[in-house]
Amino acid sequence: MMRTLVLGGARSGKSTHAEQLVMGAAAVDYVATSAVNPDDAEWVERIALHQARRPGHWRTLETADIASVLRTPSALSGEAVEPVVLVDCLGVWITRMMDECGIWEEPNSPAEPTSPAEPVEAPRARLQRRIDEVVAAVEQTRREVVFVSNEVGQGVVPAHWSGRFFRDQLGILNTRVAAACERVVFCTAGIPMTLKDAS
Ligand SMILES: Nc1nc2c(ncn2[C@@H]2O[C@H](COP(=O)(O)OP(=O)(O)OP(=O)(O)O)[C@@H](O)[C@H]2O)c(=O)[nH]1
Repeated sequence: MMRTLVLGGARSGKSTHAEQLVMGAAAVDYVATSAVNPDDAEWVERIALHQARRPGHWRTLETADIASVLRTPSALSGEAVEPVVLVDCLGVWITRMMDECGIWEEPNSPAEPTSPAEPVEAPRARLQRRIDEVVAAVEQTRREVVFVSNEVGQGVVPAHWSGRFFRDQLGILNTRVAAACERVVFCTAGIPMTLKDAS
């Protein structure tokens, strides 16, 4: 059993590298965490290109429920061969969770939580629970898995509160997932660099 995290910026080659890592596997469950907005033609086209380059025997699971996939060996497939899981990607997953948890309002004072009745606190707690659930599943999974995630936060500090919140949450999630993974790779300009190899 081997867990790998592949990090990188936009168009860094991280998805391609992750796909190469599992290319030899007899079965692959590709977990697409992005919700498709049919009105966003550019995103739809990106996804179509991804789908076209994937080998025909890979199965695509369109789901944000990463924890269930990691906790369910073979149950989804019923196949004799345990599929390797490829999760693409944690950055998009966090964005989707922020939407689903209703995190879009700037709190009055992020440093000083207001009363539990304040609407902003419940969404944050919900998001935290989902993040903790995924991290626990990563730590406990028996499946071979490759995670793709975005490395953000090396540019300017985002002007908007939600951008800074996203950046911080993803940085923390990447750190926690990296700690649980046997291997961590960072891609830049199409070049993968091994940051950790405890396999
Ligand atoms: N819903 C859905 N999303 C998909 C599918 N295939 C790929 N994606 C998404 O496509 C996104 C990655 O696409 P890109 O933006 O082209 O990759 P990138 O990370 O910018 O580029 P690289 O760093 O070079 O990999 C991920 O969020 C995937 O979840 C699919 O079949 N369905």
